Amino acid sequence: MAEVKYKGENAATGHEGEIVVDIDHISKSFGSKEVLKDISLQLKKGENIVVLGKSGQGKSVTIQCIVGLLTPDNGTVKVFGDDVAGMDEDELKKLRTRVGFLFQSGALYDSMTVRENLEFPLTRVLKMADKAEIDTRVEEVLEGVGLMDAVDKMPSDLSGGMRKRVGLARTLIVKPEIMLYDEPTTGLDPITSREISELILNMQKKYQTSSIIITHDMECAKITADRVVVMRDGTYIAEGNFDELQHSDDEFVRSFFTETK
Ligand SMILES: Nc1ncnc2c1ncn2[C@@H]1O[C@H](COP(=O)(O)OP(=O)(O)OP(=O)(O)O)[C@@H](O)[C@H]1O
Repeated sequence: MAEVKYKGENAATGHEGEIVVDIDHISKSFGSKEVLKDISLQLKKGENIVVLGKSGQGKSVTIQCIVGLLTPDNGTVKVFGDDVAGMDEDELKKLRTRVGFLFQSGALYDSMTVRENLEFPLTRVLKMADKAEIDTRVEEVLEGVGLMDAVDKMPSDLSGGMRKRVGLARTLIVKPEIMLYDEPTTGLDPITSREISELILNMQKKYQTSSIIITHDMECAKITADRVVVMRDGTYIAEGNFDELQHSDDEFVRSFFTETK
C-alpha cells in the first residue's frame, strides 16, 4: 500500500507538528474476515482529518482501536506517545477523558434532563464536586452548541438535531484534546447537518481540538477537513486536501465527490 504521508501545510492551526495519534501499520481481522489490512495515519495537534470509505470498510474499527475498545492484531496505535495496547484499565480510563468519541447513536440518558446528562461526565468521570464550577461548564458548553434554552428539557422533547448537539456537548464538556466523530451528521436534514459540521469546526478553532471525522457527508468533509483520506479494502489509498481529491485521477476517489450517499 502507498503509505499515507502527512501534509503539514494543510493543518489549519499547525501546532509545532506535535503528533497526537500515530497509527502505525495496523491490521485487524474478525475470524477469517480481514477488515483492516494495513493502516497508517498520523493526526497532528489542531488538525481535522476526514476519513471517507464505503460502508463496512473498517472506519469505525479504526477509531475503536484508538480508544482501546479494540486491539489491532498487528501494528501499534500510540496516543499522546503511549501505546494504547499496553495500557491497563486505569490508563485507558484516563485516556478516554482526553479522547472524546461521538458514535453514530450518540445516545443520551432518556430519564435525565439535558443538564443532568451534561453533569454526568463531570461528576462521574472528572469527579468534580463544586456546584458553581459544574454549572459554569454546563452553561459554557450549551452556549457553544446553541442550546442554552434546552437545559431543563428531557431528550424526548428534543429534535434529532438537538439531541445530536447535546450528545456533542456531553462529549465536549470534559474538554477532550482529541475528538473522534463517527458519522456525526447521519440522519440529519441538510441544514442541521451543516450546523453540526460548523460546530465541529468551531470546536477545533476554539479548543485546538484534533479530530478524526468519519463521514459520508461531503459537505461535512468540505467544511471540516484539513486533510482527507480515502479507505478501500482495508488500506488508505489516497490522501490530500478536499480540492485535490475532488480532482483526483483515480475514479474511485472521485466517486465520493460525485455520488449522493
Ligand atoms: N466487534 C466486532 N466483531 C466482529 N466483527 C466486527 C466487529 N466490529 C466490526 N466488525 C466488522 O468489521 C467490518 C467493518 O465494520 P466498521 O463498522 O468499522 O465499518 P465502517 O467502515 O465504519 O462502515 P459504516 O460506514 O457502515 O459504519 C464489518 O463487516 C463489521 O461487521
